[in-house]
Amino acid sequence: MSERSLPVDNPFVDPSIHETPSALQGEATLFVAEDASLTLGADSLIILDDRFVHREAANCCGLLPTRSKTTHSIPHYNILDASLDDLELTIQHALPTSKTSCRPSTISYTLIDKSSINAAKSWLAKLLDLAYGNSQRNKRIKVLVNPFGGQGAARKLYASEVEPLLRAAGCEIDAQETTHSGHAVEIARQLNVDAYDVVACASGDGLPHEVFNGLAQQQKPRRALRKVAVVQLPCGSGNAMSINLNGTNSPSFAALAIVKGLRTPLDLMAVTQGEKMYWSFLSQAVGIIADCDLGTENMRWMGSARFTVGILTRLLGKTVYPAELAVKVDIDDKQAIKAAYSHVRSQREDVSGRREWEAHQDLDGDKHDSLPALQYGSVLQDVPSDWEKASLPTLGNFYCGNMAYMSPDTPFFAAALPSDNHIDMVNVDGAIPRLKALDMILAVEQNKMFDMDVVNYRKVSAYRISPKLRPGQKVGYISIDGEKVPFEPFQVEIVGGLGTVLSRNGAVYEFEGPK
Ligand SMILES: Nc1ncnc2c1ncn2[C@@H]1O[C@H](COP(=O)(O)OP(=O)(O)OP(=O)(O)O)[C@@H](O)[C@H]1O
Repeated sequence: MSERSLPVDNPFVDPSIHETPSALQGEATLFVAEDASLTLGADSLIILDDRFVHREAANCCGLLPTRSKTTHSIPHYNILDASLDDLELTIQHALPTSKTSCRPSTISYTLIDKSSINAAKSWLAKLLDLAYGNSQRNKRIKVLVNPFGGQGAARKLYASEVEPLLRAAGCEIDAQETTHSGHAVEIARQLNVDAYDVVACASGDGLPHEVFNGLAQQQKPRRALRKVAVVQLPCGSGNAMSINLNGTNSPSFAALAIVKGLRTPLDLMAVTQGEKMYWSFLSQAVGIIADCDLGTENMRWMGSARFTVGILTRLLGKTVYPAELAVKVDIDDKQAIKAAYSHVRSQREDVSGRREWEAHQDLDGDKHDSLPALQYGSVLQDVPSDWEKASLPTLGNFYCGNMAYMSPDTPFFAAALPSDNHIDMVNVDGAIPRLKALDMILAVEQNKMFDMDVVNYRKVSAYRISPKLRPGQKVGYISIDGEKVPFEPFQVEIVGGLGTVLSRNGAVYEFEGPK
């Protein structure tokens, strides 16, 4: 993905208000020296300091937005922490150093004299209120670093891009490297959920998948999943979680988004396959996507082009992936899906204001301890009689998702919402004309795929798919949250708001939705 919009605006403040809030009039400005003042604006901290004139040359490539030679502003969103130690006032903030990176930076002033200490204390409290809005300060974070994530880059990215920002924000950090596949499941299963607010995965999407599953194996799983927010510090090769929730693939901007993140319920999808049961937070793929993701290992030398080449050769060859499908359909009309999406989006501001409070409610008490019983049982039971059944001998792409972006620039599930209690299901026939198939690839990036007549887009609450090998096919692939699972029938059902994440706006993904 080309780097998405930088989070330099303040998501906590109504953008229609451009004046200093009236409650702060008169108290909004703190004089910190004879020639310097700090003013709380509606969306940023404004620093008026004659000494900036002389410092101009040292202003880190002009990256501090400048109003005049003596005035600088820092978005409240970028303020990490602020403190007063005797007369010494210190403000930590995230300073963008490029479109893809920011680093902590410090501003400090010595107050004129002791008489201004009380005013400074209440001014600092207001600054932190504006900086954090409904977000929790000084989060206690269990960090898990996958040393092999992102082809080995995760460890270095975490140390250089992420940790300094978390520390500058006063977060409590307990970092640990995973030593083997499945280690994050074990850590999350045993985690003392009262000691942490967040589990942050410096990894791709594989570790968050494991953490959700580990929390679901705690003795009080529902409480664990509600208490601890699972987040991603994008350091892997697939970073869909961060792109969707925070609009960025950059580890440092994601760290800032987590510092400022709002607790957001996330639907989880219960998967049963054979005797196994586990949780998926992102996607399930059968057909061309799974085949290109998992069946092109022999083309790894091509790098990221491997996926595109894989898709093109299969589309041009009209490759099909036969399957039997049974679905509990909720909404199958595209206009109705758009209307439902717009409704949630329009309520976004109400919702994001309430989330923090709601998410902390009812953490204790028996009814929140255990996982809800699955409504539709497992793949080993009969398919419920009211599900729609179809035989799909020429299925091309079967893809189900819970988030909009599946990778940078591919908002495959335009109408996906974090907690609407639906799985977004897309299926496309493999026998459609080649030109249409190629159009579809381009349409994904331009957010035009949703409306294409060859694309069957539905909101569903459960389904079962039984994939078959086509004549001559030796190996079949199924991908769940990007990881390979056995090529066997599986059943999925949605469990509304079971998981908790942090997101930038507390209500919807960082995507415009279906056009
Ligand atoms: N120390 C380790 N050694 C080997 N595997 C590990 C280790 N720690 C975690 N893993 C596994 O690595 C897998 C992929 O992790 P992750 O998604 O974080 O990285 P990634 O760079 O996106 O990787 P991939 O491209 O393989 O999906 C996870 O399923 C996890 O089980």
